[in-house]
Amino acid sequence: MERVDHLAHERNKSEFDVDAMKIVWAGSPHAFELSDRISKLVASDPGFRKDNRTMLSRKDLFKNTLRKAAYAWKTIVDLHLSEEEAAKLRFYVDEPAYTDLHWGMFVPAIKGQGTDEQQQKWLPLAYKMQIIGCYAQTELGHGSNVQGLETTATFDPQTDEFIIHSPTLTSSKWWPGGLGKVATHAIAYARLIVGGRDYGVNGFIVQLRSLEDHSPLPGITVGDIGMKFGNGAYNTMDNGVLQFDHVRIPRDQMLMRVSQVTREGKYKQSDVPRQLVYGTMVYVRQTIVADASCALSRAVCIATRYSAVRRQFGSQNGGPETQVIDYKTQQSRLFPLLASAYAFRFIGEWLKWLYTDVTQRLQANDFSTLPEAHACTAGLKSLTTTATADGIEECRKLCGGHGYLCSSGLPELFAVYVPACTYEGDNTVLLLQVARFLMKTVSQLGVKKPVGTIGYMTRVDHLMQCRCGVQRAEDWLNPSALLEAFEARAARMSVACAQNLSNFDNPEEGFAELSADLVEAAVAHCQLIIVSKFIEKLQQEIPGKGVKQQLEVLCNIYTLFLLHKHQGDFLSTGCITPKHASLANDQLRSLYSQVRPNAIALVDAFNYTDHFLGSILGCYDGNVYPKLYEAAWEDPLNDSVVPDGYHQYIRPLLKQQIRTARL
Ligand SMILES: CCCCCCCCCCCCCCCCCCCCCCCC(=O)SCCNC(=O)CCNC(=O)[C@H](O)C(C)(C)COP(=O)(O)OP(=O)(O)OC[C@H]1O[C@@H](n2cnc3c(N)ncnc32)[C@H](O)[C@@H]1OP(=O)(O)O
Ligand SMILES: Cc1cc2nc3c(=O)[nH]c(=O)nc-3n(C[C@H](O)[C@H](O)[C@H](O)COP(=O)(O)OP(=O)(O)OC[C@H]3O[C@@H](n4cnc5c(N)ncnc54)[C@H](O)[C@@H]3O)c2cc1C
Repeated sequence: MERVDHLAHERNKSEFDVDAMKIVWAGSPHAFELSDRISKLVASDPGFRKDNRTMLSRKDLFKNTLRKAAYAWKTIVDLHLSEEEAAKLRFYVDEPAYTDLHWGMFVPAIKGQGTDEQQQKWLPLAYKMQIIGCYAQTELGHGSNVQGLETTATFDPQTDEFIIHSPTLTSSKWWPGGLGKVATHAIAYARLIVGGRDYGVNGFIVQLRSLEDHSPLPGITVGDIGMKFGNGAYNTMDNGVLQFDHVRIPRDQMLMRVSQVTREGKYKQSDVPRQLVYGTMVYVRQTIVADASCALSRAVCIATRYSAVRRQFGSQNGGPETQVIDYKTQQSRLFPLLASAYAFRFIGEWLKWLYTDVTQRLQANDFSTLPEAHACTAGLKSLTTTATADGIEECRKLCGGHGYLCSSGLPELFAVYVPACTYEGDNTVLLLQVARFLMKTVSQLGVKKPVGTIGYMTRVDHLMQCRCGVQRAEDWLNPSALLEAFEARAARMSVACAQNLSNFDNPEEGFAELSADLVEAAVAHCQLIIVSKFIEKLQQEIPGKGVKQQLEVLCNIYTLFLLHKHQGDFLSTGCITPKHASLANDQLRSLYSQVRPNAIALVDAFNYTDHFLGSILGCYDGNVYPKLYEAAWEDPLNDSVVPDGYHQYIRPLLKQQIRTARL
């Protein structure tokens, strides 16, 4: 049967070269080719089917995930996939699994915190998956406060071992992914106790399960922590609980790059900063930022395609009704999310660059950029995951009632994504880290020159008193006007917090009292980073007919949308006047009209297969209604016309003798 493209008329309207945009989105022609090839490989392989996930019981779901992970690994080995290709395969398989923690945290923790000898011993085993690792940091009683962890690792000089112990219920490890049912090993974070002295938290490699029969080793109690939010969703992951009862491990299983314990029981600190113990978190936060654009773009692709298919009201003379995408309200909710997806894509690319740069510096013992890298990864992780989780939910609402069906793909996408606001650092806690960095920067102005993303603070005197020069709505398209408004807002909010803090005798008390304002200042700073990196991206040459123009429109939408949403900040700090805010809004409306004919092509540029999208509402050909209708009949509830339980619960009700006269 010939396939009809119900969105063809939309695709014909587009004013730019979609294939060129696909390459911009992917990052390079090489990245595009690789991503395209692997996505098709996964989509065409029935072994990676995922449309039944929300219907399965937890046990069946989990077993199916184990099968898929093993099949993925076999595919990787059989096809000799490179690391880059394997990572893409994992991405398109689209199912959280223990392998994420093995590759995404266990391996990086050994690389970042292990000595050369430790890496040589453990990495080959991990690379071949002859051991499977997890990252066991969080406990029942403490997650955010890493210094508050209670698990102990006490050095026994007699046997040259550490004794790993959970002294209280609250010290039970709680949450680590892959721990519950799969991991054979963990990087367990514990307080290092040597000679009766507590040297703070450090990582230890601990074997948990037998490599022969998978049973827990003596002294280990381990299991899954139970069902989580949503059907399917993150329940493919075995987040676990773990207690240690005086478990002994050899001394050389303490990760010793940052600090060491000698055979004689002497504690030694390396030249590297202690904060490198937190290095794995910096790495993962960076990957989470890169992932945000994937999750958001996916939801936006579904909502945009469906908004072009869906019609409500407005029929003239019996003609077709209005496509809901043509309603200005729909546009003002949807297009900023489309723009955010692109903005997050580029900030993810930039952050990857920053992370690579700081890693190279650390290897050369240059630790100068570590505080900025920590602030950027923490702040951008917080900002992008909050906006993405909110954005997915908004996309669900943009799809009306059908968005609530699992077959829209949006409920599961939200349920899988929303814990990103909590894991790898609660988003508020992370913004407070950014705020500390900002307050430190302000307090050192005149002593230490701010550089990098905080470089705008060198012009703080100007930014504290500059006035917005916008006179007409089009003036808001000038990148300098936009940048200056965002810089002035961020600088003024930070300086105001610093001034308020100086009124407190005890700085920590002041920080706690002003923490809500500090979080807002941190948000302003992080939004500035995203805006400035988007603008920088557009200063590069970007090939392809109309591609750069579309990106300029999206950059302006992203920036003016933020200005509109946070106009309270801009107005109260005196960066703009109500007139400027009103002109920004006029300009935003005009930008929505410009993006409208290109909307479908802009989401096509993500190059997502129908398999990956997993959404009837977002299918490429827009043939939504027949597919929804067919899918309904496939629900197990429709296996029989009369439901199970009819004879037990419905029939007696219908046949009951009503004895009460009044009834
Ligand atoms: C299908 C199968 C396919 C198969 C194979 C395929 C293979 C292919 C590859 C696949 C790849 C897969 C990739 C997947 C990616 C991974 C997915 C992960 C999924 C999510 C898992 C989630 C895991 C977790 O959640 S782990 C636990 C995370 N926990 C936290 O984040 C805790 C948050 N708390 C903290 O970070 C800290 O405690 C903090 C910062 C809040 C406070 O710490 P502390 O009290 O010690 O600090 P302060 O006193 O405030 O500060 C001291 C000082 O240190 C600075 N600082 C703090 N943190 C850092 C840091 N991280 N780095 C640098 N510096 C730091 C801080 O700024 C202070 O500095 P000063 O200068 O002294 O002010
Ligand atoms: C799906 C999932 C997977 C996970 N995977 C892993 C894993 O593999 N390994 C692992 O070790 N951990 C894992 N975690 C744990 C995760 O890292 C922690 O849950 C996270 O760091 C948040 O810590 P918490 O739970 O202690 O939150 P809490 O800190 O208890 O947060 C509760 C509330 O208190 C607020 N709050 C806390 N401290 C402050 C403060 N100083 N100032 C102001 N407000 C504050 C927070 O903003 C939040 O609103 C996972 C968690 C989830 C949900």
